[in-house]
Amino acid sequence: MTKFDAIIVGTGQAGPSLAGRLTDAGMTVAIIERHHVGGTCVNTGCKPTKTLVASAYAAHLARHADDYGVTLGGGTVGIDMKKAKARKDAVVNSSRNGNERWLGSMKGCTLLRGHARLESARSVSINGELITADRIFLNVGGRASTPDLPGIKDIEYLTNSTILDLETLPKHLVVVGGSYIGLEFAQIYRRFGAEVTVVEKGPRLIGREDEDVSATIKEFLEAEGIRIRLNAECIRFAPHGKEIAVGVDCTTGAPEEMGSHVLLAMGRQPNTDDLGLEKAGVAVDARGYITVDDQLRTNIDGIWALGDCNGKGAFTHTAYNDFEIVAANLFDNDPRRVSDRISTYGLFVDPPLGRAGMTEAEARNSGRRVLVGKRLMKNVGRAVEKGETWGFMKVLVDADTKELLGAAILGTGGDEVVHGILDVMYAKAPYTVIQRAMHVHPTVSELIPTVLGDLKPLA
Ligand SMILES: Cc1cc2nc3c(=O)[nH]c(=O)nc-3n(C[C@H](O)[C@H](O)[C@H](O)COP(=O)(O)OP(=O)(O)OC[C@H]3O[C@@H](n4cnc5c(N)ncnc54)[C@H](O)[C@@H]3O)c2cc1C
Ligand SMILES: NC(=O)c1ccc[n+]([C@@H]2O[C@H](COP(=O)([O-])OP(=O)(O)OC[C@H]3O[C@@H](n4cnc5c(N)ncnc54)[C@H](O)[C@@H]3O)[C@@H](O)[C@H]2O)c1
Repeated sequence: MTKFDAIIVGTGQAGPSLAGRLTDAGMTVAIIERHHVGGTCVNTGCKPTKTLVASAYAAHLARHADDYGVTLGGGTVGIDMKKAKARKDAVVNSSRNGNERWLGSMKGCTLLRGHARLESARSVSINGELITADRIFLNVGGRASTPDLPGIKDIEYLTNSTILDLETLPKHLVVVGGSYIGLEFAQIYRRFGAEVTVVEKGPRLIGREDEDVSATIKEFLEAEGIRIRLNAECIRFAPHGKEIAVGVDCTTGAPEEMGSHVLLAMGRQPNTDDLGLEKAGVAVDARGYITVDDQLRTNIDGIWALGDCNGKGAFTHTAYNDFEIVAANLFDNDPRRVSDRISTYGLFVDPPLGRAGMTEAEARNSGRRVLVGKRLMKNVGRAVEKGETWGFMKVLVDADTKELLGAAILGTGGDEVVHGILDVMYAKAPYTVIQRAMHVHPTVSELIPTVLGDLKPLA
């Protein structure tokens, strides 16, 4: 039995940084990984998808080259899937290797490869060995949910992980789930040249967003030729020659979609079912997420849970922020909390969505007097110049306190532009600070003061 000062399970977005702080403080740390170092974001999430989004964008621009007065010598635009995959693999491998080198450079850090299971509140088994520590940090992340739908065992389906191995273009990709993961892949593969159908059981795409966001994204995805089936719950699968029949329960349209490939993008589940949590007495909620307090302590003294597995966030930046919160409380005498953070994220379809704070629905339900400013991207000079005019900018403020409540920037550069608003929200400054700021011309951000100068009561 080997004793360490700390054990970290998982090398995702919190674990390695935490290992850095713990070893800097002179502690011995065992960090355990059963698959690839770097976890979901590096290997099967953000990095590979955003690299493919870039290839898809290049294909899209090339197809529209003529609109910009650019000639491509008469050839048709095609995609070399092997090359696009190789580019993606190079980005992923460089990041994964960088993470491995970083862990290897930490004095006092031991990277152990294998599946970890808690045996008690102070011990973990790995490859038949038992290791112990007084502090255990769980950073085990999550994986794609693959519900036991009828026929699912009879077909080969793809998830966000396995679709990344494709080296040939699917003829017709049926994406089950019209939310963050499904829509990013749908647009990537459509731009690569595949026929794409999205089957979404809800009445609109990305149901957590405002209706205008869902409607505009639907419009521009359909304009690219993606078929979207709403109110269409996927209920069964069956092999059909070389194709796969996807049975849908819907009020309109055909009861079946016939695809060459099926991607399941129906949500995620935490990797907590085979972690031995019950042996240590660590509590989970009804969906298997580890229950934590505002500073990420579990119900068991000496055990923390960080990242996707605690259900407090589902993004790389929330996992990393979890590391910052735990480190600040352990080492810096700084009582940082999860409740200090403002919700923010992107959806990397093109044009992207940048979100901060409340949605319009949340602002309406907050009981405040809310003002809203909105401007279509076709009225933003920079968007017109780039020929990328889909979308809008929407900002919500409190009429009484002048606080910025939230923003949805759906349009070219929206994923970057939203940070100007987010930072002022963190500064707790009134919206008038941005309204009076002089911004660079010509940018998308320069129109945010204009939006704030034209606020109206939220209907
Ligand atoms: C397709 C896709 C695209 C995404 N795009 C974005 C994006 O653009 N922006 C964004 O912010 N977020 C994005 N996300 C979400 C983001 O990837 C996750 O929120 C983030 O990776 C969570 O980090 P984590 O540290 O909690 O866990 P993970 O990164 O999942 O790491 C957990 C690690 O623990 C290991 N592990 C689990 N159980 C054990 C065990 N018992 N023993 C040993 N090791 C174990 C796993 O192998 C894994 O390596 C995306 C996700 C997906 C699926
Ligand atoms: N840009 C980003 O930051 C990014 C990108 C991808 C994923 N992620 C993270 O991953 C998480 C999971 O994403 P996701 O898109 O898989 O899950 P999700 O939970 O956001 O969406 C799942 C979708 O599948 C639909 N669905 C469920 N069952 C269905 C059925 N039987 N038939 C048809 N539709 C069905 C749901 O109605 C929902 O719209 C996100 O919450 C996000 O945090 C982030």
